[in-house]
Amino acid sequence: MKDTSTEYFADDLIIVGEGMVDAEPVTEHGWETTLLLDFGNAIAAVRSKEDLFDTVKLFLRRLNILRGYAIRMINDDGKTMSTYVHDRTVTAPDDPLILEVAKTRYPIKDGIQDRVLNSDTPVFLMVDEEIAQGRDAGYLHFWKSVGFVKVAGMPLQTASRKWGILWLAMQEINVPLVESLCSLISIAISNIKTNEQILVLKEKLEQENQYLNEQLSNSYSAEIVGQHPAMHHVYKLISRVAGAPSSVLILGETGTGKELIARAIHQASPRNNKLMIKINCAAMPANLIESELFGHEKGAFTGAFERRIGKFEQANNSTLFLDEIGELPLELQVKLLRVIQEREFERIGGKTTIKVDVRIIAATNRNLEDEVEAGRFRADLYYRLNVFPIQLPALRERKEDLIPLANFFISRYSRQTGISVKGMTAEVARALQGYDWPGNVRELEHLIERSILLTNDNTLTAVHLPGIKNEPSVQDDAPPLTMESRERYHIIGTLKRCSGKIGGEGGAAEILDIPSTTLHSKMRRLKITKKDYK
Ligand SMILES: Nc1ncnc2c1ncn2[C@@H]1O[C@H](COP(=O)(O)OP(=O)(O)OP(=O)(O)O)[C@@H](O)[C@H]1O
Repeated sequence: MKDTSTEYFADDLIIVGEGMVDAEPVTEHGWETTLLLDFGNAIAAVRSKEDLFDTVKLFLRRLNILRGYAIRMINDDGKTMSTYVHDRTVTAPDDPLILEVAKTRYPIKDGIQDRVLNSDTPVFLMVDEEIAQGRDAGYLHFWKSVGFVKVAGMPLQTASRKWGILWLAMQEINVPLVESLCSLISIAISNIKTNEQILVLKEKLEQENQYLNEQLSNSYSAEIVGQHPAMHHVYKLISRVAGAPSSVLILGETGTGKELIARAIHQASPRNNKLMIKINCAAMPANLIESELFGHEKGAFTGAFERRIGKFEQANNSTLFLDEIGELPLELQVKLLRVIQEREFERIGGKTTIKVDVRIIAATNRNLEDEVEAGRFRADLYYRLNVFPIQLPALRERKEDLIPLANFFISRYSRQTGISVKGMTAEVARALQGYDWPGNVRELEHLIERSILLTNDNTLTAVHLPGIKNEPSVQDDAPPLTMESRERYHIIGTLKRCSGKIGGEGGAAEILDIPSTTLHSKMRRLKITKKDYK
């Protein structure tokens, strides 16, 4: 028996068709509260339209004598509404009328939907009356065809906006209860929409990321110049090892391209969706490298004001490039060996063991076997790292690559500086071929960069090689380059060629034939800092 006297029901009872089962007696607040609590819990877990459909289906069916329901949402155009979720039990799922209603965008201002949206309380409709008044919306006809006589529409809204309408066809309606359900559904819809936006953004970011990665990997392979058989052998080794997690040891003189090859391996590996992390083992004292590699906890030592995440943690699921591994202090070699073997470590001052999946690529210009023999490098670490060695040839051993490399750098620096240089004279090419290139590709790169800055022509007519007196000459129609900027370029170029060494044998001061104190004061005056030549 239904209890129509109860305060929980509105005066307007909605009678929808015949043959209805009577409502469950609602005599206590308890039933309502339980339903609301259950619904609230279920709705909190709703993340998608499908979840909402399942939850609404489950709970609305617990309402008394429900004939049918639908949620219609305001479309992005702000002018029309479409079915979002609807009761699929009202007709056969392939009923042409329900399919039509489900896909049609009905104008909001049809005298029905706008009426509900502008109301804060449920709006009750007599279907026949609406049709008799000339309202012609397809959904009205659908309601009539399935025998809905009266329906109630409730606005779905959160503080920030109106979302749509919940339509209910039921025999009786408990207004406060349904209003509470509407509030919960509105929150769920707002969450779903936010979630959808996040997913769209995430997908967009992933696509951009993939695009950037492709660009990066293409740019790395496009950046390696070399057709000498020794370089082809290197390419073959890269393609063999890239896909595996094995450690790689890249050997070669300074400036032969060890870092470039490390990046190419990383880019060709499945870890290429994360950045390769690099650490230069020669650049810092032992205690700093330890903290760089493993990180430290706050207060681990004097000056450790904050917790710091080390390179190993940063490189989790990626590649850690240990440059100049031959310079790593012995005490740290033991710790490195442990991480490579056990894939775990602790931050300095930390008690928790951190597990990582890091692929190691190490590089050195030292002969590690000699270092092991001399007791400066641990044999066990050497064997661990030497799983897959790649030896890079010195530039002097692949002279046929010299001119293609020089042309590659000419076009790179011509582009970067905006100084149009197309190539070099035969004389310059001969000079390049005749030189021994102790600084390898890096030395060639710096030489070309400097020569481009000094040239007045669109062809390189002169290069300054150590021991060869053929400074580029300044022509009468030279572009307006001041003495000061010429001097600056010249000093930076020389410093680059000396790998930043200022004084002493082979230093920039010696090559420029001035005392190193003079060079220092010139550098101060011309505001030349390390970042200009390193
Ligand atoms: N085959 C190559 N093609 C194009 N550029 C190259 C090639 N080899 C090296 N380079 C360039 O030469 C410069 C030095 O290369 P890289 O830093 O990789 O050398 P390295 O062997 O790691 O040097 P170091 O031992 O001093 O750390 C970089 O600018 C790099 O791009």
